[in-house]
Amino acid sequence: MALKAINPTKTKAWEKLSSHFEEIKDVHMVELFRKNPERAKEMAIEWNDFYVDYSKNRINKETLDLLVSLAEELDLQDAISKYFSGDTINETEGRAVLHTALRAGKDDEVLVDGVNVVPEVYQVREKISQFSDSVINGSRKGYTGKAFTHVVNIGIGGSDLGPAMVTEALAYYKNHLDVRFISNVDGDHVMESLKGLDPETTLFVVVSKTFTTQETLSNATTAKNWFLKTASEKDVAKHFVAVSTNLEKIADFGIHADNVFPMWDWVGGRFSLWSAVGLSIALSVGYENYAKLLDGARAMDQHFKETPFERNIPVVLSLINIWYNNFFDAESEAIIPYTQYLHRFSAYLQQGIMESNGKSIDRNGQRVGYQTGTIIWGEPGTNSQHAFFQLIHQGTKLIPADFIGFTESLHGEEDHHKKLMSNFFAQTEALLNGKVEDVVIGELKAQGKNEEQIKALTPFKIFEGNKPTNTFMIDRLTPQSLGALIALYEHKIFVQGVVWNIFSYDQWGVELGKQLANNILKDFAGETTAEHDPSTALLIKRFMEH
Ligand SMILES: O=P(O)(O)OC[C@H]1O[C@H](O)[C@H](O)[C@@H](O)[C@@H]1O
Repeated sequence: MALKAINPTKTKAWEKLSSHFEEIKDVHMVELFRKNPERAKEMAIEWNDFYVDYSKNRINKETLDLLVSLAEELDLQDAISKYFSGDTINETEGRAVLHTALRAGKDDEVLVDGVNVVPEVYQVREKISQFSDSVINGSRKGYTGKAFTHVVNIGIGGSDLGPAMVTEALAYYKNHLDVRFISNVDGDHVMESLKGLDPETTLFVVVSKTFTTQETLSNATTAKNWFLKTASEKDVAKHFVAVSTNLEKIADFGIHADNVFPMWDWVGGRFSLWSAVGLSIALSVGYENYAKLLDGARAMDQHFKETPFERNIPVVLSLINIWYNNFFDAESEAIIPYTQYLHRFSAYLQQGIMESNGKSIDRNGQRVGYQTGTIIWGEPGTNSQHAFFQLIHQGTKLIPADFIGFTESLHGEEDHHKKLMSNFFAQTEALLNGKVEDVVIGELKAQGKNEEQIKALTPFKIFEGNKPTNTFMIDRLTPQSLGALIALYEHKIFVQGVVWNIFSYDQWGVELGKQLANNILKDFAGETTAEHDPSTALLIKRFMEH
């Protein structure tokens, strides 16, 4: 059954939120904390090893109640049960959306067209386990009988970002294999990545859900040609494996059927790291850690499915963000992890969130009259503090930010960790409180500035504060906590798509550029078929004349 298609702005809750917004929009959070001494405790959710503080937001209890009633009026509960039970909620592509089935328990049942898919999922998991074990322990060998030392993942979009982000995030848990990622069709990227590799000890994992993606097929062909400079065609079977739904195309490429890891069309590319797309993760950190990643995600799935909305982390965070996006007109969200291990996390979420909710047609096929998907960006703290935090603190835009920190560091460098975390807390504190005029003047006086200097400098040194943040405090960066964190954002995407009445699981917006690029390739080959605008035509001409 389809998701209900209700315009959120026509609900009673939206109307109430609109008038509530007029009352609260200029209230400073400092005032909200002053009025309610229990606020910090009341606006926090403790779950497993997560503590999520959302008290530093421009909301009060009434805001949250109204946002929850918006979710209820839009029948979010019904949508959640359709999401988990395999309904065709990706309507424009006629598919179910079941990345959650990839991390289901062995005895769970998830039906797609009447067939329980969990046993198939576990068959593939078994294959991933055996394969990764044999590569890691060296029993599987390359064409000259040597164990593998390097793995090259060739994929793009969801077939790259998820595994690349997770292998970086779990670098602490990794084994001796050097795992690299080739994504861009840029030949310089390919050649740079192949540099220094030995074909005898390099394993290529070609990942493409469709196995039609230009970048991946070109890069895999280049890698194969590079390999064939020293090896022969029959050796390809030992060094190339593929992950895809398109078994026919894999065979055309010359990859042996035994080396194919299947996936399913009910797994969206940007949600696919839980499938065999995560093979490079299992190779990098071992199957056991890979399974723990999935366990962590499953735990978050249960929390999301079973917890009342007002205590439900993905629901609360989604709704608060809708509040900023649709009432405060905030356009972006910053994701700031305080661990270098998560340095690819916001890049990963850019695809997840922006490809999912960057839509302007609602589920009735009408243009929406309100804002949908946010712009996602971010870098790890403390680096980002020294780069773009100026704009968050004193710029003209409202930028809600998620701060993700860990109580323990992995290497146990206590002194570093205290410095890191002091920055973590200090930033959200500064964003909340700001710095008022009196304090600025006091500081300038203490520095010995004269009256005139104080007058001139004061406006520049004031911080308004009242900048919203969510603080995630997680015990430790483990495969489980990472799995839960990723699943949290996946569910946030889902909730927002439901509320905005859009289809979150297709991505038609990436097609046009692909089509035009193919036309331009024909121009390069002298088989011009397409007309170009004058600017593009001139640029192409200059390129071709070079
Ligand atoms: O895995 P593939 O079929 O090669 O697709 C790779 C990527 O390409 C597309 O352009 C989509 O927008 C992405 O969602 C997808 O992850």
